Amino acid sequence: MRIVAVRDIVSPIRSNIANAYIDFSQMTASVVAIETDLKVEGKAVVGYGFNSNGRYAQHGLLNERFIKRLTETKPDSLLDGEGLLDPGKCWAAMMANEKPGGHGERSVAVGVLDMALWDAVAKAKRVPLWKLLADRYNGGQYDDKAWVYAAGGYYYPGKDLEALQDEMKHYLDLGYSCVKMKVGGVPLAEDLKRIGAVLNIVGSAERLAVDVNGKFDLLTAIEFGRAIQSLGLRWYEEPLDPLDYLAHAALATQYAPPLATGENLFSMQDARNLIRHAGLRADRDILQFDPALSYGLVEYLRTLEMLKANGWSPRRCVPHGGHQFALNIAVGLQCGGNESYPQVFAPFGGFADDCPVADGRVTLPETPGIGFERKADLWKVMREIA
Ligand SMILES: O=C([O-])CC(=O)C(=O)O
Ligand SMILES: [Mg+2]
Repeated sequence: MRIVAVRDIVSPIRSNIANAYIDFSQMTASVVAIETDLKVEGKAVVGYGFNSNGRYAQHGLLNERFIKRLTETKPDSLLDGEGLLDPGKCWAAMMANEKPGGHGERSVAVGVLDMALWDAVAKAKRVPLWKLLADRYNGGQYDDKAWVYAAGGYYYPGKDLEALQDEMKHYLDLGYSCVKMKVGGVPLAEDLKRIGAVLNIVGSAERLAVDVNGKFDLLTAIEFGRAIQSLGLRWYEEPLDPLDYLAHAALATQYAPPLATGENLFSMQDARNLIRHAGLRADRDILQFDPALSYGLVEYLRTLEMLKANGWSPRRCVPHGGHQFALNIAVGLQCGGNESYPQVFAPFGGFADDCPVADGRVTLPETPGIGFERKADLWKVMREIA
């Protein structure tokens, strides 16, 4: 199995939504296709990948460094014992001459390629990625379904409480039982009204999480935490700057219910610092490292190992990004579930068209690879690259 070409495009995912920290008016994503010479049922195997929202397309880094290294490395040295591409060896080739630390956005570029490599390898083995992962790394064990929640509740111009409630009703109608909304972008009193309006729709506070996107300083995070503490919300997400571990540790002494964070930590080492220094609690807090943004699954496997060594179960992990890659990982490695974006970040958010959500859970298709071919809007974009 050899790589014959790697192509990338920059795909716009702009919209008029905003969280407390950024708007998405200029958002883009990289999409890549890795073409190989291996034929399955007469057709060349092609693996696809993309980066999730929140970080921009990585055309420059991909072409100047990572695609170049991948395609200029001796092809045989990238293979496993079966003669298939070995994502671990590809990872090492891509990361040659990269210093440790300062992960920046190269982790996004590598993550996009890593996703495509895993898609290609699973297709070469003619199995869905979740099954490949269960067999290789999880003693053959996998979950039949993944718990998923609908992330939305963004701010956008003219959106009133009724529009927010309609959005949440729509998620419940789609089969979700838990939703997430943005907070921290308006004064506390206004956010409390928004939270109350959504609670009226979802019924129980356990079915609602709130996301600050790293906007608060410690005192504001504590004040907001005091205001929501007694509600019993599912989790309080990214209240603080993602790299300020000491502030998290301080907040954890003041806010007892579940905290969630990690979507902006892009390496095993950053995740380890969070576990070591942020005072998070392995019995309740949620870790949201997104494999598509953080050097891919090769690195995510290292992160899961690190978590186990520190007494954290993979069940505490619910990745950011709402993509099929993390959904396969959640099922095949038995994590806690996955995010979903039923209404934003199309066509990259959402899962296979013929696997609807029911009771807040989703099954995965048996299609070889990650399953992009079963999601029509996304497949339309990918098909045109290779
Ligand atoms: O609004 C964003 O940047 C996305 C986000 O935080 C999430 O999905 O948790
Ligand atoms: Mg978030």
